[in-house]
Amino acid sequence: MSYDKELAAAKKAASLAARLCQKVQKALLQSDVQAKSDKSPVTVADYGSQALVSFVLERELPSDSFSLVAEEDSGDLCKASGQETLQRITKLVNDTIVNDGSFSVPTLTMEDVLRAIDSGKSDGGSHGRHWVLDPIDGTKGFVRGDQYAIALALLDEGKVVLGVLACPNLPLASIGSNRLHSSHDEVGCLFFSKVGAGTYMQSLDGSSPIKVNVSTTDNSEEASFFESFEAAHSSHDLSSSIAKKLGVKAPPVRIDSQAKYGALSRGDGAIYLRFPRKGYREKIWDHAAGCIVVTEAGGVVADAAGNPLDFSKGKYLDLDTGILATNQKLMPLLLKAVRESLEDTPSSL
Ligand SMILES: Nc1ncnc2c1ncn2[C@@H]1O[C@H](COP(=O)(O)OS(=O)(=O)O)[C@@H](OP(=O)(O)O)[C@H]1O
Ligand SMILES: [Mg+2]
Ligand SMILES: [Mg+2]
Ligand SMILES: [Mg+2]
Repeated sequence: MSYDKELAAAKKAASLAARLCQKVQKALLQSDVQAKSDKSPVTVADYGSQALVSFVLERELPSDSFSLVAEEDSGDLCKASGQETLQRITKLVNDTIVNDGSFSVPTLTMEDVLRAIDSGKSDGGSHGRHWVLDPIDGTKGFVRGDQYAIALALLDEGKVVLGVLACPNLPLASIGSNRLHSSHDEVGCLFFSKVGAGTYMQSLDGSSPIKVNVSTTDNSEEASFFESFEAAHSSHDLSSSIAKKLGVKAPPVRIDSQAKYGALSRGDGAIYLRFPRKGYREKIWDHAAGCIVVTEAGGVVADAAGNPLDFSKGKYLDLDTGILATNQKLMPLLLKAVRESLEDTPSSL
C-alpha cells in the first residue's frame, strides 16, 4: 500500500488548518477561550481546524467509509450560547477555503461546519482505516502564543501508517538546548512520514522537503531532552531525576505539543520524556502523528516498560506509566534510568 494520495491529502488538510490557526492566534483575545466541561481551553481555532481537516479529507478522498477520531465535538457549539462562536468559525473556515482557491464549493453553512466537526466522532479500533486528529495540540501553548501543532495520522488495521505534524511556530532551524533563538528565525514546519518511507520536513510556506533523522548520539551525557511546558501534564521532577541518572548536562527543553516529536525527529535533542499523573489516560490523537514522525526518522517510542504504543484500542492508549522517545542506542539506557527513578520515588506521579 503506498498511501500517496492519503499523504498528499493529509498535508493539504494540516497546512490549511495551520493557516486558519495562525490567523486566529494573531488575533487571539480572551473572549476566544470557551470553558469546556473538562475545563481545558478550547478556541474558535480548535473547531475551525477540525472542520477544515475533515472537509479537506472528505473532498480529496471520497469514500463511503470515512472515519475520523478527533478531539473536539460540536456539543458546546449547538447550545444557544455557542451560536456566535459557530458563526465566527464558519466565516473563518470559508475564508480559508476561498483564500486557498483550489476548491470549487459553495459557501459552507453553519450546519455543514457542525457536520464536518462531528464527523470526527469515530471510536477508531483495530479494523479498517481511521484518521486520527488533534486539531490543535498544545491548546495552552496556542493561547499563550507559544508552540502548538495540528496533528493528523492515519491508522490502517490498528497501525499508524502515515502522520503529518504542522507546527506553525516552530523555527525551521534547530531549537536544541545549546542554541540561542533569535526573533529573525524563520518559523513554520510541516513534518510528514509514511510507513517505511522516512520522515521529511518542509516549511509551511512550501519549500522542498528535506529528509530528517533523529540524533545518533550514544552518549547520554550529551543528550538533551524535551518535556511538556506544563508541569501538570508531565512530572518535571521525575524527568529531572532520570536526566541526573543519565548524566544529562543540558537543561530540559520545555515546549508545548507534539512539536516535541517534530523537534526530536530532526535531532534537535535526543530524548522526549512524558510522565502524566497517575490515572491520566493518554489519547491516541496526542501521539499518533508524533509517534510515526519519530519512528520513521529512526527513533523509538515506547511506554515506561519498553512496550511500543498500541493505537488499535480505540480512543485511549493503554500504557505503563509514561511515554519515552529516543534513538535506538539510548533506549536501553533510558529504560534502565526510568525504572530506577520510579523505584527510588514510587510516589512521584
Ligand atoms: N493532566 C494531563 N496530563 C497529561 N496530559 C494532559 C493532561 N491534561 C491534558 N493533557 C494533554 O496534553 C496535551 C498537550 O501536550 P503537552 O503536554 O505535550 O504540551 S504542554 O506542554 O502541556 O502544552 C493536551 O492536548 P490538547 O488538549 O490538544 O492541547 C492534552 O490532551
Ligand atoms: Mg484538549
Ligand atoms: Mg492534544
Ligand atoms: Mg487539542
